[in-house]
Amino acid sequence: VCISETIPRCSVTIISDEFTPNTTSDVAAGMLIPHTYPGTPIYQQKQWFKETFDYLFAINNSSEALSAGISLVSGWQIFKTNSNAELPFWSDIVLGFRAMTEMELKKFPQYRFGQAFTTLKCDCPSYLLRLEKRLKGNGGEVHAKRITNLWDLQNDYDIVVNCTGIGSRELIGDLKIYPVRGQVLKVHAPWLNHFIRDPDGLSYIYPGIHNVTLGETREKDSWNLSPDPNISKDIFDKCCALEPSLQKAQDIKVRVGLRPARLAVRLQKEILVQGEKKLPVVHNYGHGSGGFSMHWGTAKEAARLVGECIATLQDPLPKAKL
Ligand SMILES: Cc1cc2nc3c(=O)[nH]c(=O)nc-3n(C[C@H](O)[C@H](O)[C@H](O)COP(=O)(O)OP(=O)(O)OC[C@H]3O[C@@H](n4cnc5c(N)ncnc54)[C@H](O)[C@@H]3O)c2cc1C
Ligand SMILES: O=C(O)CCC(=O)C(=O)O
Repeated sequence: VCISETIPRCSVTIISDEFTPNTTSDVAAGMLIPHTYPGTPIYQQKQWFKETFDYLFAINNSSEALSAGISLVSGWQIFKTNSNAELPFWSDIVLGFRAMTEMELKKFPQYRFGQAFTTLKCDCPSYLLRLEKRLKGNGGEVHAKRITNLWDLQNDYDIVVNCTGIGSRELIGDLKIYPVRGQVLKVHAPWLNHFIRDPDGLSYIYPGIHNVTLGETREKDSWNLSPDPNISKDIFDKCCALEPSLQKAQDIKVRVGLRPARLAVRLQKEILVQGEKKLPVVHNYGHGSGGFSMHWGTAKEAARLVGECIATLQDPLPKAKL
């Protein structure tokens, strides 16, 4: 969508073996709370987050907020000791970031310290559908197909943009990307409107427009997409301990996704060469636990790299095909 809007002379085709509601992005809680990529400079992460936050905040302030699934949500990040509660790099981008008051902390008797703020949340399937509609509205095409070799695209497209997430491990053999399995529950509890996040206890409660996401697990190198009932019970019990009214939650659904983890997001141009043939590729994958938090910022950078590829195509076509 970002490429089709910033470089209108490109024709864009999305090729993917799975679409919403069957992607990792559909499982995500969709909270704009970044995780740090140790291999990406902080100033860069801050810029991607700010661009994403500003973009979604504008949607939230429009009549499209509901259909796009974008809501503002206020709440608390809580800690049992002060020692892990550093000021995050994104504290001046979310709204009203501050230490919790003693009165607020009374809601969580086991916790000593906390941070209160307001951020944005995506209802991911609604948001993904909106993106697909916008792409098609801009003349883009969507094809369902598994790609096993990027060279298979060379005859039909001038530039390939690789956004295959964890699929990049197999597709391009990037062994630096690995799965971090996450199991969450999506429940109906419409009376909840504050989020609660205990990062050390791996628990979160994230109310959105259509459901509340309860989490979480982080299992490095696990490719298992089957839900584990014991984990579901553990998540539910931990979340009820934080928010006892959840005992009355209904319509509990379990979802599992594989976070595409990497030391750094790979946002880079690469020119593949096979004899006389060249294939410009722009990689944009490895967003780990922060794909929603960073998506628009990283998309803007990918679109800029596509612009550079177009400029270096030997015989620029009147309309480049991606
Ligand atoms: C439980 C959980 C909770 C999360 N919560 C949050 C959150 O609150 N906030 C946040 O910012 N992030 C969150 N994340 C992280 C976020 O979900 C990911 O960073 C994001 O979804 C990655 O998006 P992606 O488009 O790179 O990958 P995907 O959503 O996996 O999309 C990749 C696409 O590429 C396709 N594909 C892959 N390989 C091929 C191939 N060979 N041929 C054709 N198509 C292919 C796939 O079918 C898929 O459609 C969460 C993740 C999990 C698992
Ligand atoms: O970490 C969070 O609190 C947001 C959810 C998330 O990013 C995840 O589960 O990967």
